[in-house]
Amino acid sequence: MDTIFALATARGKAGVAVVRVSGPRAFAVVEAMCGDVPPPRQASIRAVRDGDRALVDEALILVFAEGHSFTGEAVAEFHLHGSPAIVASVLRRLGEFDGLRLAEPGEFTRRALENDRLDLARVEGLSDLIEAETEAQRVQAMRVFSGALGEKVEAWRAKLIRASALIEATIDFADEEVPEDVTPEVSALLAEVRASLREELDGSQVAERIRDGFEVAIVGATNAGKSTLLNRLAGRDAAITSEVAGTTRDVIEVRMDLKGLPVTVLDTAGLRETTDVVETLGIDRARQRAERADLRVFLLSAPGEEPGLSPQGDDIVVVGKSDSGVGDVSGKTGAGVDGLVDRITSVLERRASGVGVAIRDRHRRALAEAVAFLDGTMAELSSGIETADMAAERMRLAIVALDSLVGRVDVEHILDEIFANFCLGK
Ligand SMILES: Nc1nc2c(c(=O)[nH]1)N(C=O)[C@@H](CNc1ccc(C(=O)N[C@@H](CCC(=O)O)C(=O)O)cc1)CN2
Ligand SMILES: Nc1nc2c(ncn2[C@@H]2O[C@H](COP(=O)(O)OP(=O)(O)OP(=O)(O)O)[C@@H](O)[C@H]2O)c(=O)[nH]1
Repeated sequence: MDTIFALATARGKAGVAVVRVSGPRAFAVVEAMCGDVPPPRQASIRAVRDGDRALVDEALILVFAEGHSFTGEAVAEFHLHGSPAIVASVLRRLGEFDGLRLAEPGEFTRRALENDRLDLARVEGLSDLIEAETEAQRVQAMRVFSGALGEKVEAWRAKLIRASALIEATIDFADEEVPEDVTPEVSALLAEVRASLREELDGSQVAERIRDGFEVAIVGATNAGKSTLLNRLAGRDAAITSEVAGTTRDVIEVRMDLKGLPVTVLDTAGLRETTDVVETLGIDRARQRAERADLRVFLLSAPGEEPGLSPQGDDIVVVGKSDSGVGDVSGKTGAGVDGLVDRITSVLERRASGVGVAIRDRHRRALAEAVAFLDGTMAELSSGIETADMAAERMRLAIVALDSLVGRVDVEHILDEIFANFCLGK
């Protein structure tokens, strides 16, 4: 096994930079560069020297013994002064050792997975955690990284294994005395798990929104002040504004953090009848994007104006340019904009509640597959004892689908567990 190394902190100048080394040669490298290996888990100041014994840095060295580190391998960390030259020098020196090479992206985490320090879902949570830019994204990723999906899978599989065992018992006793009818208990277990899976599936749409951002479209007539409002929300000049009606032609997207929620606000072409070909294309696109968005903010020039697209559900309707007449908001002065942000975020927060731990398409597919196999199980069960083995097989496939969520894929130990937990007494 190669020993891998990489800069663990961001590139560039910084107070401190951490270079991480993981693998069998990690301690030997510290010994060669620092003279000795400090006690594990105890940050220790050492002179770091290059191949000619010249001083590279005075650094904090932190080592973790094999089996007691993030990757599960022996790990050494060099907490260096955050100078690009020091980092370059240490990386160059590390590359000179036999058996050492630069890590590939994600390779430390891959080793943690291979060494069973993390399951697949936790790895996904970790990746989202590092990507998280807003508070809602951090909270969601942290839930998954903490192993919440793995815990759910455990609970589901325990119930399904109990149900499997009951069905297996029915099969085994089928030609002997009439077995106790286990169908009601099996059905109850299946229904419980199915409902819980459905709940997760329902929440997964929103979870994906939290990951990728909600879309909020500003729509309204030309010159209503949509671009000005977008710029006010973004806190910068993202869109061109002008007194010329029909200024915005294409859809302008600005990602922002609205009270912890990741939101992409869309500024769209003003809706009006026009003979301008390019503007007409822009208006078509505006309608399409606005209809697909999670929420629309209709910005009217005057109360009662027909915006040329119908507000639906939670859509917000406000009158603009409140500084120069009757209105709710002014993109120009910022009046009413905090209130508008509150209205937007309260709608999105309401939708974001009830989100579970299935946060990726992969999770959704696995859950949907499991639901389908459970439905198959129920169908086989309802056609009687003759198809009990078919039912058991469907249920095994449902468990395999759920196990794929955490990366557990072999079937043998499912059988082991059935026999460990359920004595058939035969
Ligand atoms: N300097 C530094 N900070 C870091 C990390 C790191 O690798 N290095 N992490 C990296 O992502 C995170 C912390 N994650 C870690 C997870 C497990 C272990 C670890 O050594 N686990 C051992 C020992 C547990 C114990 O005895 O307390 C184990 O699980 O056996 C270390 C860091 C965030 N901060
Ligand atoms: N008094 C006042 N004028 C505003 C306000 N918002 C925008 N305006 C002005 O109204 C004109 C149109 O503003 P835009 O933000 O470009 O309007 P738009 O809705 O994006 O327009 P289109 O791109 O044509 O659809 C500009 O002259 C702005 O300066 C406001 O809150 N108050």
